Amino acid sequence: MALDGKVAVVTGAAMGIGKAMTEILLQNGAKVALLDFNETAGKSLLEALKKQYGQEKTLFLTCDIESEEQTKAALQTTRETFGGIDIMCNNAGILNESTWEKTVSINLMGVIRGTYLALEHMSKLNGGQGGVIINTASMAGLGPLPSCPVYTASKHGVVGFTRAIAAASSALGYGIRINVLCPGFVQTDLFSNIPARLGKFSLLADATKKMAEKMETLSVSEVAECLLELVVDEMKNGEAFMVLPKSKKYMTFPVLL
Ligand SMILES: NC(=O)C1=CN([C@@H]2O[C@H](COP(=O)(O)OP(=O)(O)OC[C@H]3O[C@@H](n4cnc5c(N)ncnc54)[C@H](O)[C@@H]3O)[C@@H](O)[C@H]2O)C=CC1
Ligand SMILES: CCCCC/C=C\C=C\C(=O)C/C=C\C/C=C\CCCC(=O)O
Repeated sequence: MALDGKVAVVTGAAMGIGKAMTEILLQNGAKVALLDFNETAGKSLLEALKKQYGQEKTLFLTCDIESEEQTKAALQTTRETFGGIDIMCNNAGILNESTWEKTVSINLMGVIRGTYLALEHMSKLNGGQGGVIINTASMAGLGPLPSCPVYTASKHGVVGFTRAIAAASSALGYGIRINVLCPGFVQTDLFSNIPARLGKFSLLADATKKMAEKMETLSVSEVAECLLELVVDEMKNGEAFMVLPKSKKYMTFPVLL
């Protein structure tokens, strides 16, 4: 898919990986609606992006993806402003093993909500133009991160949901490719200040830190490059793309049928 003139939505766009996704989409000619519940960071980023890419290329919408009403309204406003939605990046996520229900609600339910609401605008069965949806999981969606069992569960959920909805999209003719990104450790706020968010698993913080040192960390722009690959490559549907500092790999899974 060529990005010039296409319309993208990025959740969790104000900081970290979402910010880098927003930037790479803009650099390649897309218009981007930035959704985030951090209004201060979102508006400040919007101001900078408007200076760099022009007034008409971006939009910031305060949106908590836990809220069906806010997410629905944000996608509607994006469509009314830019004329449609071609690319949906369900990226917002948290890591907090103490408030574990919220971790599931944002990381898994938020991705499902964002996908279903985007399909209403994008699916060819609803008169949409088709397009591509990219969900952000983690390498913890492919294997266990012992200090973060609920985060791990939420990310395994994102991988499973994405692969199944991608197969459904293909079988039902939605005209939408749906893929999932699975990065290792990335230098962002989520990665820093972690021990306080591990709850009863804080004793495993040192072991996790050692794991991160051994695996080495990614920059946000390395992850954004992989997002771009999944967006532009028309052959990619239902893929789980593992991203590590020295290797990238499309995962293979057991064939069940
Ligand atoms: N940093 C890392 O090591 C890795 C992160 N990931 C995933 O990447 C995604 C982005 O994470 P980072 O950029 O690292 O985190 P971050 O904390 O730097 O940025 C997350 C952004 O999402 C927003 N956000 C959080 N909850 C939200 C909600 N309910 N509604 C709207 N916006 C919300 C925050 O305000 C923030 O702007 C997450 O899904 C995370 O699980 C995956 C692998 C590794
Ligand atoms: C296959 C094994 C799973 C490996 C998971 C790898 C990376 C996942 C990263 C994330 O999704 C989230 C980022 C941080 C994890 C949590 C703790 C890091 C603690 C670092 C520290 O204490 O300094």
